[in-house]
Amino acid sequence: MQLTQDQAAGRIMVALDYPDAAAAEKLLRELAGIPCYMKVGMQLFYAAGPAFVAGLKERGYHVFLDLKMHDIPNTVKGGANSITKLGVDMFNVHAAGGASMMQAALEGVDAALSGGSGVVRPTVIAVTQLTSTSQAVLNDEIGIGGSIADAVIRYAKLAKLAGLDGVVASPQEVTAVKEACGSRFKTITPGIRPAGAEVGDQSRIMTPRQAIEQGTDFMVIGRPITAAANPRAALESIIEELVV
Ligand SMILES: O=C(O)c1cc(=O)[nH]c(=O)n1[C@@H]1O[C@H](COP(=O)(O)O)[C@@H](O)[C@H]1O
Repeated sequence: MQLTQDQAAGRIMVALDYPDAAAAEKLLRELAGIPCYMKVGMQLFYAAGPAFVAGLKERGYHVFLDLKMHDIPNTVKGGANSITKLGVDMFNVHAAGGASMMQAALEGVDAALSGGSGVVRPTVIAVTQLTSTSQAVLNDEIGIGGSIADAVIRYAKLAKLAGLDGVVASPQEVTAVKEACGSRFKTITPGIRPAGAEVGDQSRIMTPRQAIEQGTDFMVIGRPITAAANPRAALESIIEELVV
């Protein structure tokens, strides 16, 4: 697959895992002009909230709001309704909440759109098995039998049945998810580590190049960029890895 630099940048979701808006703004200044997707997770959202998300949208970024909702259907419906009104491009729920919970998220989206707020329909995806979860943790700690891939595929099929647009999984499961749910069902893959990068708490990893070759739609990358001495150089080198 041959990507231009801008296409490659657009497939990268930078995880803005920072304690406050000032720290995240510093990174945004360093990455200015590179058309990446930006991911706001719970650390930054709980600190900087909707105003920070609005600021990203005003600057033209695509925004993935990663709050991983997992609650009773009625509560998730309300959460999805509020998130949709923020105008984000993508948000997620946990597939482990079940089909009715995922459908409730879509109902919350529909209700927000029918209110005439003028926002676009966000892509709604489900987290399958966290990329920090290893085979041993799944079987021995969480107590779910079978392989990680089996568990991911079960969740992916459930998400598709519920009407969602795709899943979060590791790049190692992209091929199996696409086979089970179709090529248009989106895969969003954290667990990305350039060769030699610190693995940290991730378990199921691949390099950016390997992930794109698996056919991932978007790759979520945090610390390999944000913890680098020169984040812009780190991101540019990942983009180069994707275009060759
Ligand atoms: O939903 C996510 O984005 C997510 C799901 C998952 O299974 N694993 C995972 O790492 N993430 C997020 O992806 C990002 C990965 O960050 P790094 O490990 O620093 O590259 C973090 O913001 C995580 O919250």
